[in-house]
Amino acid sequence: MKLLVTGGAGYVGSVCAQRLLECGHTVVVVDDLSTGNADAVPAGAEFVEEDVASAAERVLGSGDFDGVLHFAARSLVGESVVTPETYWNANVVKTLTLLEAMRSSGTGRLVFSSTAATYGSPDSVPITEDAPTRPTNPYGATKLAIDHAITSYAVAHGLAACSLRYFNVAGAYAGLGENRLVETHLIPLVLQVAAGHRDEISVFGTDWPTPDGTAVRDYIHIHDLAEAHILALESARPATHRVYNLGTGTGFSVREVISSCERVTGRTIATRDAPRRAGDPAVLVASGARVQAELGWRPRHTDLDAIVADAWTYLQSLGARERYRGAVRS
Ligand SMILES: NC(=O)c1ccc[n+]([C@@H]2O[C@H](COP(=O)([O-])OP(=O)(O)OC[C@H]3O[C@@H](n4cnc5c(N)ncnc54)[C@H](O)[C@@H]3O)[C@@H](O)[C@H]2O)c1
Ligand SMILES: O=c1ccn([C@@H]2O[C@H](COP(=O)(O)OP(=O)(O)O[C@H]3O[C@H](CO)[C@H](O)[C@H](O)[C@H]3O)[C@@H](O)[C@H]2O)c(=O)[nH]1
Repeated sequence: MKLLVTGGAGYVGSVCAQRLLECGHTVVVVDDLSTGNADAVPAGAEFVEEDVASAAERVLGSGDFDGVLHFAARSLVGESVVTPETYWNANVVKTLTLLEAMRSSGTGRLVFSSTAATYGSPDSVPITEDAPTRPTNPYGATKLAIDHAITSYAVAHGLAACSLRYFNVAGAYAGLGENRLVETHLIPLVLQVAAGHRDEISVFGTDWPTPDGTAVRDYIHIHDLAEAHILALESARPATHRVYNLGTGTGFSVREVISSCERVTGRTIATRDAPRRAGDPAVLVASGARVQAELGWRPRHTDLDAIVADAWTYLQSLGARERYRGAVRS
């Protein structure tokens, strides 16, 4: 297939673009590099450095694209609480522009990066796709709004669409991983402490209703996530919008993640107990029942230490290649 990958210079988009190329697809990446890195765009992909909203109509206008994988977004929960207007514009308005460009060009397939944040604080775990969607922050609300828009495009205009609700993505693949200028995600931050780039890791909340008092998340390996995108793309059916949760079904607490990072790196990691972070739920763990039944997908990388080890190898390779973008000892 000929595919547009928006956000293909970012963490998830670059790995998915790489896997799509390995599967023989033709890939055009559109990315404005607002958070991504030009050198993460896989060799073999055509790269258009531009905002998705301004590029969509022109790029798709040739009419010979089979589908879009839409990763481009703002995705920091805390930032979305402080500047929601940025999130409604960047995520919702620009995605509506993309959907219109798909409609006018007759581009039929869409795989969309949705999120566990659409569910908010769940009543029970593991979370199924039928769980109530009550986002606790504007980021989750914008992603949920797009999910609703996609459903109506599928019904009215025949779009073949799939929303993938990722839980916490981690690890690296093919020399591609998390390398953000502003990093907020737990595993890369903890590993930056291990690498000596930061002094300590803050533990946001030690009084959650969990076994050790710290928040629990479901960490999914980026390679497993990319495989789910390929299955979702290939199985998309016209006039149908499917929604799948993507996780491993197992949760790990913040302290368990830090312990894993200590085992993998062989280094002691300094921690500091801190207040809860605004917008955070206590526990997010995915049910994989639907995606396994309908797409035949199941995670293959379920060992947390192995996921962390891939992220650690990647971080060390950045140092060697002097490509590391994060803060040092901040
Ligand atoms: N990383 C996770 O754990 C996680 C979890 C759930 C959902 N997601 C979703 O997955 C997607 C990718 O996340 P990521 O972690 O790779 O983030 P990222 O910031 O690494 O990648 C996003 C990419 O999109 C680009 N971009 C942003 N706005 C753009 C615009 N208007 N036009 C063109 N390019 C634009 C950025 O430059 C960047 O390269 C996002 O939609 C995010 O909401 C991520
Ligand atoms: O310095 C830190 C950073 C994070 N955490 C904690 O570690 C856990 C994981 O935090 P991340 O920031 O790594 O990930 P989130 O769970 O907040 O969010 C991720 O998963 C969500 C869905 O579950 C969204 O999709 C979002 O885009 C994605 O970043 C949370 O309890 C958070 O409070 C800390 O204790 N200290």
